[in-house]
Amino acid sequence: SSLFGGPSPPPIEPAPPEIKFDDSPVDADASAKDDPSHATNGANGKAAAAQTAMPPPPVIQHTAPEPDTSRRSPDDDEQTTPKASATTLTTPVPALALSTPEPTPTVPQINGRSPAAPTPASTSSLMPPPPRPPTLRPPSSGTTNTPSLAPPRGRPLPVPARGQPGCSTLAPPPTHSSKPDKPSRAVILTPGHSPLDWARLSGDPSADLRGLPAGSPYLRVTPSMLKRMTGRRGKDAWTVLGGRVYNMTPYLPFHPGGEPELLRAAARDGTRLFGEIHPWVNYEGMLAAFGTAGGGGGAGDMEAMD
Ligand code: HEM
Repeated sequence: SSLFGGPSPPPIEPAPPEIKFDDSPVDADASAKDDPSHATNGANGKAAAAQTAMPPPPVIQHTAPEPDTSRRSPDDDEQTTPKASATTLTTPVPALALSTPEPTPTVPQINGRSPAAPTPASTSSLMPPPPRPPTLRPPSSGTTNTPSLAPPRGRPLPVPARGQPGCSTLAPPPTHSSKPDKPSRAVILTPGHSPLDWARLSGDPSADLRGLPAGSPYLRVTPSMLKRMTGRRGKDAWTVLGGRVYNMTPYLPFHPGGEPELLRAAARDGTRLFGEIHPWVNYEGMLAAFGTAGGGGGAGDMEAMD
């Protein structure tokens, strides 16, 4: 009762007017019987639908019922509605149907029932805002309400035994923790020649660091050729590491041990020297990009015989 106010009972009545329209459909039924093809024309189709369901013709209801409700609401007479409706349909249909939204001030009952949306005042009075849900409270005081985030109170969760001696997973094994205790022989590299700079340079595929014409294949290096590549007097510095010849010349300013140290292995097999000082250094990875054509970064394979 609070929603519809005093005139609430009338809205229930408008349903009977639908039954009234059934009388008019009877005429439509006759026309529909005349027209066997109901699906071809829209109007005929509507008439056919009215045939199948005599009491509630849907299409006719839209046009007619609104005027009926306008009249019915003031009358509020249920018993008279069924028979008198046929006459009421014809007269009021055009005028009242078009003006249904406008007469809202004159006839409040109609407005409240069918087009309740257009009048905000009526809606506000009918539909008060819902109460704010209590669950939206800030979680500051809700510590008791959020037990899932807190650790369980009873038993402590099983924790891996990290605090025990010898079980630390963060520290590396003692055998791999540091380099051998030897005095550093590293030199101060000139700007732009850091290991990172070398990695950037050697990673550039456009750089041909072999000192050979671009696209040239690997060389078969003889011992006599190797001996001439001392890195002095304008010659390149070649060395042999693991049976392969590498042109160390581009790497000279990048060598952390210094150029003189690196040149100790020039023009000869440097495998033993290299292994004595830094066996952990991956020379293949560092020198592989010396050149593009043929790859490998070296001058070529070492020829066993001259
Ligand atoms: C072309 C091959 C070589 C490459 C790619 C190379 C690369 C390196 C690298 C990366 C380091 C730094 C290592 C580190 O800090 O842990 C280094 C240091 C060093 N290299 Fe080489 N090296 C080469 C050949 C040689 C040769 C043949 C010698 C000796 C004759 C040598 C002597 C040294 C020395 C003395 C250090 C300084 C070690 C230190 O930090 O105390 N290197 N080299």
